[in-house]
Amino acid sequence: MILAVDVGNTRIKAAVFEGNILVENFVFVKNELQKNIQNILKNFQKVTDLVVSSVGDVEKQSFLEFENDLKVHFISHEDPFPFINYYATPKTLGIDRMVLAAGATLQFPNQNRLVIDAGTCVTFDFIDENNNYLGGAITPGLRLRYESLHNYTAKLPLLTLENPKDLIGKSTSESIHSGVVNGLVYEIDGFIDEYSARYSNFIIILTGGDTDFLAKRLKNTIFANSNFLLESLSQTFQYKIKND
Ligand SMILES: Nc1ncnc2c1ncn2[C@@H]1O[C@H](COP(=O)(O)OP(=O)(O)O)[C@@H](O)[C@H]1O
Ligand SMILES: CC(C)(COP(=O)(O)O)[C@@H](O)C(=O)NCCC(=O)O
Ligand SMILES: [K+]
Repeated sequence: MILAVDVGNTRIKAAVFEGNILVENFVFVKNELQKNIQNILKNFQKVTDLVVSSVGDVEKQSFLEFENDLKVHFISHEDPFPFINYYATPKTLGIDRMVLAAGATLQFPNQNRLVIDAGTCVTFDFIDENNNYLGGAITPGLRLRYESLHNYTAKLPLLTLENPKDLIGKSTSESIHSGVVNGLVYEIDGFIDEYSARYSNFIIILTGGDTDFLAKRLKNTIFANSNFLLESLSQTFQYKIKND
């Protein structure tokens, strides 16, 4: 069994895998990392490997503490990946985006793939049918949009995610909800439309903390799976073992 851990900029997501099957998953905050991992390992004593992908600021040492009990692996740019990386700055490409691209390449062979990860940031990653990773886009995520409106103005309140009543906001809060939610939805649909103009056929995978909220609001058909990064992490690790 492996324990896959994805450290994002907002939260830590983890899942126990038996082969390719996700047995159980967990979400927690950074300062509860060790306690949560300890608990998971107590409940799943057959875990032999801890596989970490991190873009957040968690110390490696927090994971290395578990080295006496199991093998600890940090997925890095030096690992083998199942695509050719055409990013101009491959060393600065987020390891989460590389893992997502690996998962998309392995799970959906021989087709163009667009992965959208709606987390702290919303990232777009495109891998063509010949397994060329071409790049994508980075834009603020839903919560970040609400927070930036509040943090960088004098008058705007900090609101939490809510379904906009209408396109036309009739108050400050309705305007913010319409701007943030409708804005991101139109943005994602707009990106998908532009990709469609360039590529006739591609699968779209939506993942991240805002998957469920966004999935039902997009006009385009997407494959929504909030565990896609963790599943991809487990597959990236298996690919690494086979190809290292
Ligand atoms: N309990 C929660 N705490 C924080 N964000 C949440 C929570 N539930 C849903 N979200 C949404 O998840 C998004 C962050 O997604 P997540 O996948 O956790 O990010 P990251 O991978 O960057 O850590 C936020 O935009 C927020 O709207
Ligand atoms: C863009 C990101 C901040 C997204 O992080 P997340 O929203 O998943 O927490 C992360 O992938 C990252 O730090 N990327 C480095 C820059 C790049 O990918 O080019
Ligand atoms: K993201």
